[in-house]
Amino acid sequence: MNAAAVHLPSDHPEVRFGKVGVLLVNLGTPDGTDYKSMRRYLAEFLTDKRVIEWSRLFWYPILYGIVLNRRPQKVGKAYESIWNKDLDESYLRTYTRNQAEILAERFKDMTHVHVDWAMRYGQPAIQAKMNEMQKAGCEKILVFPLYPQYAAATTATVNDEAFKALLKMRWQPALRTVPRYHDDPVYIDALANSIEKHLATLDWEPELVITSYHGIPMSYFKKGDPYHCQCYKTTRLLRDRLGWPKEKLMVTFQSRFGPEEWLQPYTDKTVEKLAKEGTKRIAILNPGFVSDCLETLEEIAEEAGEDFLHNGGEKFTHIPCLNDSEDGMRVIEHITRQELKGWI
Ligand SMILES: C=CC1=C(C)c2cc3[nH]c(cc4nc(cc5[nH]c(cc1n2)c(C)c5CCC(=O)O)C(CCC(=O)O)=C4C)c(C)c3C=C
Ligand SMILES: [Fe+2]
Ligand SMILES: [Fe+2]
Repeated sequence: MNAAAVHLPSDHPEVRFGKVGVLLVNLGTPDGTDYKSMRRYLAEFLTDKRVIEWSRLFWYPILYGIVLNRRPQKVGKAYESIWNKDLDESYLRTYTRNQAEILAERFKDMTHVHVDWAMRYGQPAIQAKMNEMQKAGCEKILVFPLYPQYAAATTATVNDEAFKALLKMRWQPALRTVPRYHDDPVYIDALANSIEKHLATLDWEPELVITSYHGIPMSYFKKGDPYHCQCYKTTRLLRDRLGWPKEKLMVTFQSRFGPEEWLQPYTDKTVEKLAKEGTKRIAILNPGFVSDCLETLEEIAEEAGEDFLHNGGEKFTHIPCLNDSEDGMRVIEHITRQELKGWI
């Protein structure tokens, strides 16, 4: 039957439908390590109210007067030391793209499932990817913020941005967001495997292993952010899975920013104290980071390692994040399938 016969206008627009989108989202990354790229990235990041909760009246003069003049240069240098030179991009970008490509391959039999990736800050932007998915016919979209432990500064800001994209859409897709998965047995098992595999490559054994999580200001915790408890639970379950005593696996918090008190114990201070008090061999892993990035490769693998050795430690190793490894992809695929139930 032609359009005229059912009284459809002959210029009826093409509207695609019937697909399900999966959007993996990580934090973000600058386009380059130069001053301009770093400044653009940090400006977008540090004007996010979910990240810096201070009043704009107080924060913007500090941000535009001091932070954005000095920090881009300093952080740009740090990025240079961990840049993926082969692809001229950060590893966070490389791993996030790889994760999406591998996940897409695992859904290749379901041709109606469309997998893609985005960054909360920088490119590719969440809103652009959501628009692309909607135009491609995704009536349902699962947004997957790649953070095992929920924090308003990370998970919520990704979700905010995804929901913002719907504001301008005529035919809005249904939206689901992946919740925290800090205690998921597949995630805990993948972390345990990564530790066991890494330690088996060493000719020494650490006296203790530190699980170092990105910190948040104490004030965010006091307002009810569940992040702290979820970090501790991940480590407790990991310890149970490994069959280790309490003292062998500890929790610390890294990457403080600004003058406020953040969650304690601090990673840098703990590493220094351990070395000074006579601990000779440690390992650090970052269970809260799905992919290696500045905060794991530079702050932990480079800086914390140097601090430990400089203060009397003898052996240090950084256990890589799950990244696009088989263990890591098992977690991403498992969580995706679990959250897509009823949709595929
Ligand atoms: C008040 C500021 C910040 C909060 C709160 C915060 C929470 C938070 N961040 C991550 C994960 C990452 N953060 C990364 C870099 C980074 N974080 C902040 C500030 C806060 N983070 C800044 C200013 C920066 C940029 C670098 C710097 O200037 O020091 C990254 C790395 C990104 C990369 O490209 O490599 C990640 C990942 C979590 C999980 C979290 C709360 C739980
Ligand atoms: Fe951060
Ligand atoms: Fe807690």
